[in-house]
Amino acid sequence: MFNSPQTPRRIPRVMNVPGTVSEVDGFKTNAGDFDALSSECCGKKIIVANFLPLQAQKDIKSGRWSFGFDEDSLLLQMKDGIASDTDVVYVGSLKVDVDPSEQDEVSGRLLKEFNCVPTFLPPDLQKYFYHGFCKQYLWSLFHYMLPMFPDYGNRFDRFLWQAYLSANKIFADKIMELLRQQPELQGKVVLVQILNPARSNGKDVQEARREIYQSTQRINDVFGCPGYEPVVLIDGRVPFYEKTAYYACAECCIVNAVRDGMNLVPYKYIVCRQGTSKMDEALQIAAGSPRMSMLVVSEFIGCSPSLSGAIRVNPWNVDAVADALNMAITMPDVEKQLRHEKHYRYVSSHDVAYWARSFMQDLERACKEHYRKNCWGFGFGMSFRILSLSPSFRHLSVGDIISAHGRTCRRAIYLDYDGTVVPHSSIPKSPSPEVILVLNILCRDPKNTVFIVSGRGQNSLSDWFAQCENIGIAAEHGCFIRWSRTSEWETIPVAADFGWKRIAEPVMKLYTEATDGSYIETKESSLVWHHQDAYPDFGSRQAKELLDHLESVLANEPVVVKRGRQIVEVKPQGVTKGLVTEKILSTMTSNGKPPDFVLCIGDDRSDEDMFESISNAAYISSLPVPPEIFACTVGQKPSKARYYLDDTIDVLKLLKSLAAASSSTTSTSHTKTEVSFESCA
Ligand SMILES: O=P(O)(O)OC[C@H]1O[C@H](O[C@H]2O[C@H](CO)[C@@H](O)[C@H](O)[C@H]2O)[C@H](O)[C@@H](O)[C@@H]1O
Repeated sequence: MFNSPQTPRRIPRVMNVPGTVSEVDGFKTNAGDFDALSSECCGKKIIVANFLPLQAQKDIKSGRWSFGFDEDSLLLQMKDGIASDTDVVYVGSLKVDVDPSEQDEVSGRLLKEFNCVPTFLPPDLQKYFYHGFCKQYLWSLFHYMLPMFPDYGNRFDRFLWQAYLSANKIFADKIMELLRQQPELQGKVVLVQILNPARSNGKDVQEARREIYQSTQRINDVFGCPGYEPVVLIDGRVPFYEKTAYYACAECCIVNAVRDGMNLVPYKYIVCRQGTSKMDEALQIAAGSPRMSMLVVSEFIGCSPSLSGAIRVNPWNVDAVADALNMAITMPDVEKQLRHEKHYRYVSSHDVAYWARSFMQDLERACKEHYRKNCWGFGFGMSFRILSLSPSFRHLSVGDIISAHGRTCRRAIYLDYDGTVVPHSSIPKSPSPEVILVLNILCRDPKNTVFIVSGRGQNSLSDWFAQCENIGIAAEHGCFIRWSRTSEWETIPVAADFGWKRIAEPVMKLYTEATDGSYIETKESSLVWHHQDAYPDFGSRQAKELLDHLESVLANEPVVVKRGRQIVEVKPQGVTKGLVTEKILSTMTSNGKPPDFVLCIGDDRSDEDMFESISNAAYISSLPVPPEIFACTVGQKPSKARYYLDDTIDVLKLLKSLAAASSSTTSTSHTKTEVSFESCA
């Protein structure tokens, strides 16, 4: 609002009184931090006041400023009460206005000559902050009076309050600069900033260059002295041999781009620091002497993951970068050597040829399978996808299934519900009369054991299949199993403690609030978050995030978090549709009816467990005769199933043929059944 200088720094620590360090802005402090700060502060005292104890005058003719201590200032006299070996620094404003173009130079002089750090509040800000908020509000309140407002606004003037905050922020920033830009390094550290020629010449490039020049000037004015420039700017192309020399000399290299592909500067730096015998000779380094290097790299650059000895920083966090540089410079030599060895080992063993070799291997591995698969491209633009499927993946033909039906007499048939016997798009979720009829015919054949295996709850499924007396139902992914309408529900033994719901539900609620159209379904053994009605892309993104979130908060609970079609579901560990097929198989076997035909149809991820389980060698070898197995997914997509059917219509067609085959082998109802199909079609 006052165009006051903004600083990108957050204030990480605020020291109140000795022994108390408050935590601000999410930064935790520990004893080590405090020790470091307090020992640093023992030799330095910062006195902060509205005005510096200085007198200032500008010579009108020469335009030169002259400064001197204001001997009458109490602040100055305070110094007499402080131990003489203490470095006393003053922070405050000057009583005169200094043009912004002169402020850097004046700052440099005042710090060097008077140990003073000027705050340079813009004149308006000074007026509103001091004469406005301090005098009108604070002064009255501290004198047990209600604020009086002859010149300024109402009982509370937000504008003045903001001026007060802005002014305090400027003071706080100055203090933090002192607490943090390590005076012992002054005169010893030089930053060589190489500006490689930009590949374009836009306005932004010019602005960035101007800013770099200004910052360099400011830093050098404040911290430089004759013969010492803390920042050396090299603007333009630097020949290879010269760059090699810079890298070889630099004790630390910083590459803190906010993003890049594969910047090789850190690798080159490591190699140069290792040197060669020729370089050793030129630099008069004894052969075999230990090498050291220190890297500070942005966590967002391509080579960052490979440099495990580097100090990684977030380049947007100016404080972290400053700390990292200080750490790099002051680290003990032994550690610098160890880090260098680590880096050099990596760089020298992972050269370009190594990269090319490993890339070729990956490429071959990835393509190996492709040659054995059939590929289809579908979709357009960003939705374009390539689907690669094994050539043995084929449509389940009615002919195949009918001939297998004829050869077998103990058939296990597992059918998923949503997306298999009922289309996902169906508004009534109940099965059509035609489905009920087909299933009833299949169930009537004593050679068939038919199960609906679904993620849906017991109540919905038993209502929907109330007219199917002999159908088996596995509800909630098999947590509850019933062999026929009249038999009792069996429960798969899972952990009885559903305490995890108290953890999962609030998390799901958060995502429900944030995702319009989503909702939570509570089942007996599980919780489901649905996003079918949410905005499609957003819903899917939220689902991915929710899955991660739930997996981390439920890591120690006896549950699994799974994605299904437009859902994220939390269910007890060990409950899968695959387990259902195993359980039914073992019951059939112990009842003297080991299956010789297994048909399993499903469309969703949870159905993959069934496909895996029935195709499993252990499953097959546990049976006296290897069964004919038909694992079939709905829709052409990567699957563990060997067969596919196109959609629910195709599924029903196949089931009808199977039912017709079954009814033809069961004596009485043949004609009646065929008539019924036609009337329902
Ligand atoms: O195993 P299934 O028979 O395929 O059942 C799986 C899930 O079915 C239900 O969700 C599905 O239908 C919802 C509409 O009714 C739809 O919004 C969702 O996208 C589908 O996945 C059921 O609500 C879930 O509990 C089942 O796990």
